[in-house]
Amino acid sequence: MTIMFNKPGPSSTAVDGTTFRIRFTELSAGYSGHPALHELSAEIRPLTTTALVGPNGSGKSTLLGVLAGVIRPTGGELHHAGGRPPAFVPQRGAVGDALPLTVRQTVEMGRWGERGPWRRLTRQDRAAVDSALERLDIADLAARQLGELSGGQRQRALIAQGLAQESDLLLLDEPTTALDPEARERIAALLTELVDDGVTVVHATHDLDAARSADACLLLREGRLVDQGRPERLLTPSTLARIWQPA
Ligand SMILES: Nc1ncnc2c1ncn2[C@@H]1O[C@H](COP(=O)(O)OP(=O)(O)OP(=O)(O)O)[C@@H](O)[C@H]1O
Repeated sequence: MTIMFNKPGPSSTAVDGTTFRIRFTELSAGYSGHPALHELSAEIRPLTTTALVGPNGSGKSTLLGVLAGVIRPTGGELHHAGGRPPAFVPQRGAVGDALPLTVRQTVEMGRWGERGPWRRLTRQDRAAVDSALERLDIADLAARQLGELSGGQRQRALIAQGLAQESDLLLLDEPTTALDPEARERIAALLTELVDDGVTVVHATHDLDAARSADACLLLREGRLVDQGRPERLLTPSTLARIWQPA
């Protein structure tokens, strides 16, 4: 198994000639000897949105975890071309409900990678936090305790924490789950805007509208990559029926 990170640099195809932000070849991963991903090969192009689509248990979260570097592959190759360490927004978030954290403090944790948990935030850190709060439309919730928010508000706080990291690679696990239709549309639009800002976005989703607005989809079933390409080609009723039908 090989994991490679090129030295940091711009991830745009036009600038450095790289045609991928992430490339993986025959990538396998699992939990305590139980395989969850079987020899997946694909490329994530820079400055695109990619949706990971598949039924429950098909391996979407595991693949995101491997791409984020929090799950170690058991085989294959994973290559990150340039860029900063990825910002990863997992499904439930690393922040427990019981912790007495405000929304702002939660988003500020996104700056710990730059600053460490104990150093004072700089003006630049605070600007990144303010911008993330505003982009997720939760600036008015900044002083509220995370534990007293609705599921959708909390989810937006965790996405804001990911944005505050200002990475060029954002990995999101079901970012639109628990959101109402208006918030869902807003997040889908935000993901597209982020690409214009120089970010490559990969998100796992059950929201087919969000998947349809992605540039590319990876279709997973039972830990295998069954197809990949443009959503309009992949997300047809017959393909979706094939993916979701019982084995
Ligand atoms: N922490 C874990 N320990 C053991 N097995 C796990 C763990 N997390 C996931 N799995 C198993 O790995 C497989 C892939 O799970 P994964 O969570 O990646 O799927 P998913 O496509 O993200 O599912 P969902 O849509 O329900 O979130 C499943 O068989 C699951 O039971």
